[in-house]
Amino acid sequence: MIDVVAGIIWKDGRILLARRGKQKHLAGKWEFPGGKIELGESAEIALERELKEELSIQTRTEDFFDLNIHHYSSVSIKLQAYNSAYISGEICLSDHDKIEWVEIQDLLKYDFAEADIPLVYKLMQKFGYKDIN
Ligand SMILES: Nc1nc2c([nH]c(=O)n2[C@H]2C[C@H](O)[C@@H](COP(=O)(O)OP(=O)(O)OP(=O)(O)O)O2)c(=O)[nH]1
Repeated sequence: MIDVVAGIIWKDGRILLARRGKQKHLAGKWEFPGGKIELGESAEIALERELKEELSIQTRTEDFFDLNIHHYSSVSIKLQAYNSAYISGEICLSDHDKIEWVEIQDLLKYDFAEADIPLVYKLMQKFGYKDIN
């Protein structure tokens, strides 16, 4: 089981989604950016580090949102999602090939990594989009 942290990064009422690049596991799938937590590292610090490394942005990890354990055929992951505030920096892509700032009601238009789907539904429900299935 690998520990992964992902950021629900907010700016101006929209959330940052990123599409995994061609050489990555789950290439082409959309995700909340983040990465693997290193040994001895807190989830909060890991998230800020990964977002700086992968997107070149400074963020501040805020509250824990939810976690989901998911078993892919090749690996099992424990995905922890945190709300995160965008602070500064121009996004510069390295591991992803596309990003979008998305409104909550548009989240289901994106082909998410499977582990993210329960988190997406929970997020939509939290903001009042209750009639989704
Ligand atoms: N970052 C991130 N990874 C996710 C999400 N959903 C999901 O299934 N994953 C999976 C994909 C990968 O198998 C694993 C995280 O790997 P990663 O490739 O983002 O992490 P990393 O940058 O630390 O890894 P590496 O390529 O440097 O080895 O979790 C998500 O929303 N965000």
